[in-house]
Amino acid sequence: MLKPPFILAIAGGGSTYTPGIVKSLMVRLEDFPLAEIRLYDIDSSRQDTIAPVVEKVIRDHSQTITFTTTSDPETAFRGAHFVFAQMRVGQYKMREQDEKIPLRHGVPGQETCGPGGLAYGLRTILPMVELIDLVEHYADSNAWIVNYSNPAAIVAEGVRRLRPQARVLNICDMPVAAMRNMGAILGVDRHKLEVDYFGLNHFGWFTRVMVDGEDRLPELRRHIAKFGLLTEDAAQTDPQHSDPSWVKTWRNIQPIMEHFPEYLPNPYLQYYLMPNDIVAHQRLDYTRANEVMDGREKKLFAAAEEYKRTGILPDAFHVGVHGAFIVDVACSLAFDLRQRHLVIVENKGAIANLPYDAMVEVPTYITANGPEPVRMGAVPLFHQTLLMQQLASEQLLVEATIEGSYEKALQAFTLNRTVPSMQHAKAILDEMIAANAAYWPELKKAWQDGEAVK
Ligand SMILES: NC(=O)c1ccc[n+]([C@@H]2O[C@H](COP(=O)([O-])OP(=O)(O)OC[C@H]3O[C@@H](n4cnc5c(N)ncnc54)[C@H](O)[C@@H]3O)[C@@H](O)[C@H]2O)c1
Ligand SMILES: O=P(O)(O)OC[C@H]1O[C@H](O[C@H]2[C@H](O)[C@@H](O)[C@@H](O)O[C@@H]2CO)[C@H](O)[C@@H](O)[C@@H]1O
Ligand SMILES: [Mn+2]
Repeated sequence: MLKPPFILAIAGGGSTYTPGIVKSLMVRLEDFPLAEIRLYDIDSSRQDTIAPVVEKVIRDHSQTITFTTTSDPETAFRGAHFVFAQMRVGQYKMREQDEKIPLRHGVPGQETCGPGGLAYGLRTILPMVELIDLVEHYADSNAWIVNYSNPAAIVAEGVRRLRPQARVLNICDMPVAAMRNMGAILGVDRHKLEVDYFGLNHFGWFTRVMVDGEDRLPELRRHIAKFGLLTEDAAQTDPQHSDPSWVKTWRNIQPIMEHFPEYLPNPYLQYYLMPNDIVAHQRLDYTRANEVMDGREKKLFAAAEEYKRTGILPDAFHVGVHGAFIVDVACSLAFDLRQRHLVIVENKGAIANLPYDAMVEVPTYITANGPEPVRMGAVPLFHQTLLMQQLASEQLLVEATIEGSYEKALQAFTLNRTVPSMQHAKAILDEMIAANAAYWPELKKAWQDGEAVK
């Protein structure tokens, strides 16, 4: 087992989430003792802008933790016990392209869903593998990488194919954010909820919401029928979620459950089940990337500037379930706590009628050796079919990345439920190839004019 106090490296140190995660670590130092925090980023100027804020958060709680910022992998990972990964390959400028290119073709523009998610996957799989290799080379041989880097479903599948033995745990804060909202609606602390859930990342359903042995899903259904998965004070629980796009996302649980009331969907199913409505409400000139750059990012940079000028750190970053969840997961890995958390894991029969090796999102018990999935049984035909189509789209995207195959990328885009036709898929893919020239592996055509390319 890994011995505390731990050396933790954060890859994507310049992320807007870094101060919030570090704050979560600081309030949990007794549970997760730390000797060092190292920020690692390929964009040292972005990381250096944020670093003084992070250092201040640390120093408000500890004078002994060593703090380092670096773009050198050896300095970052030498002897590390944990690496939290939160890289955005291509940064917000490429997120903007991921959202705007599909939207120009009448297809939802989103960070991790639809063509945007596939494009982000093509950018991220190989850098993620590179990170794994660096960590394996320099870090403690039992080190864990806990990965938030999106698109988590595709990254998880890429890692399973390319580095099957790696100690990487892929996680997403969306289920726990949904549970926070459920708890607020039910008047119960989210930690008191025990949920059953099946699916892929950003593509799944809650089937039971247990509190003290009672399933409270019927009560949630009644609330959702009026308000969606949102309380009136949601903006206070998570300021980010007062942004119009997030309010709409949580409210859209209502129409989905109006049609399919049995299970409570992951909010991102809105992009697959009601793409026309999404497109009608998205703006070509101002997508979520713009909202984030003008909101979360701007606020953090302004706070860093003010701190530099005045020595006073404004309350400018969000400490919510995002930071709390990654620390919970790390504690369970570090001390073999066997806590029950929803994470992304190889299926191994947990969802009986999905492939054994699919990377699914289900409840797991997190041990020092990784997550043990809980059996969710067989899922209904409707959900199984939706899942199989999405899984195929994501798996083909991974194969396209590994093989450099244009045809497989086109198949991945065509199979995605957000994309209405092969012509849409091709037009979007071709524009994305041009936009991602600096990031994607080269995609070669095996066939041209009906003939195999020699
Ligand atoms: N899994 C989840 O549920 C979840 C939740 C929230 C955010 N995220 C993800 O967390 C990441 C960070 O989000 P953000 O909005 O703060 O982005 P951000 O752009 O503010 O930060 C990401 C950082 O990653 C750095 N980076 C890019 N490529 C890198 C590489 N190869 N090695 C090291 N660093 C690299 C960038 O320079 C940037 O500083 C994104 O991938 C986002 O999608 C995931
Ligand atoms: O549009 P963004 O950058 O604000 O968010 C995209 C991410 O959305 C989800 O994470 C939410 C989470 O649900 C919420 O509770 C809070 O912690 O904020 C997060 C960021 O908004 C999703 O799970 C991520 O994968 C997305 O990257
Ligand atoms: Mn997520």
